Amino acid sequence: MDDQVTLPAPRADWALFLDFDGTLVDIAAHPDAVAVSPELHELLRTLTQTLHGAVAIVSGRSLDGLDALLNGALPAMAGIHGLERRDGRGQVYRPMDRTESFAEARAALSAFVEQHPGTTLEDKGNALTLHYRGAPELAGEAEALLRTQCEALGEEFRLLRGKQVLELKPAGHHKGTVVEAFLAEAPFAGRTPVFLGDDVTDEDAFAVVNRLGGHSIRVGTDRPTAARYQLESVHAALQWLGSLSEQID
Ligand SMILES: O=P(O)(O)OC[C@H]1O[C@H](O[C@H]2O[C@H](CO)[C@@H](O)[C@H](O)[C@H]2O)[C@H](O)[C@@H](O)[C@@H]1O
Repeated sequence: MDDQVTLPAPRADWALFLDFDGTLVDIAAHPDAVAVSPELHELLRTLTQTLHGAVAIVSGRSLDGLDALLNGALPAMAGIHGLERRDGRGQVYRPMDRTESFAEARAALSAFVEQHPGTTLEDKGNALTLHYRGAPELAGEAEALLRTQCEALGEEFRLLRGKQVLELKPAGHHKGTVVEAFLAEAPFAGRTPVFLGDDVTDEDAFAVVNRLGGHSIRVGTDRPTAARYQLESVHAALQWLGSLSEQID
């Protein structure tokens, strides 16, 4: 992994894919507590202009959750770790609604959260997310619960781990598959993919971008990664992104 000094020289033919939490905004105590500044909205608009629309957010949050935070600043976005996607023209792609499949897991997780202060359930409909940032000592118990629920759901579902968070979602889509879906169509097709992310679920996208000859950039330096470059922090990522348009013009 190279360091920040040797980040790739920005080019007008890039397709830029950006993770959200831990990449564009600092991690906060609660999902609703992240600070999204007007400057971030402006940055996303400027990058989208510079790269002729080839900018997408690729997040674990839902599309609705992202829109609420970003005021629709970007048309192209992927939510729930690649499960749902909105393309550059605003067309939304969602797989079959599995909300009902989660009924039992939803009840079990709700009961857990009620009994364990400091934990939160984020219900995304097609995925269930259990946060334990407010009670990190419950990591083991939470993991055991989610494992049991995932086994009960069967092979069509997966358990994902993130930053003090565990998530149940349908299998078959991840951040790598959704980057490939964007790259198959305008305005992303034919461009060099560049992915910025911080979390374990971003590793799927790093692997795809590396295979396609693009640039993978990890935000954070605290664990091994397949990313070829690194930026130290959200602050460093925002500074670098802020300099791209000037460097490309
Ligand atoms: O793929 P991302 O955009 O990085 O989304 C991953 C998860 O991010 C959110 O949870 C994380 O950020 C929260 C706010 O800073 C923090 O409280 C939590 O501990 C982190 O795990 C989001 O709430 C999840 O839905 C996303 O899957």
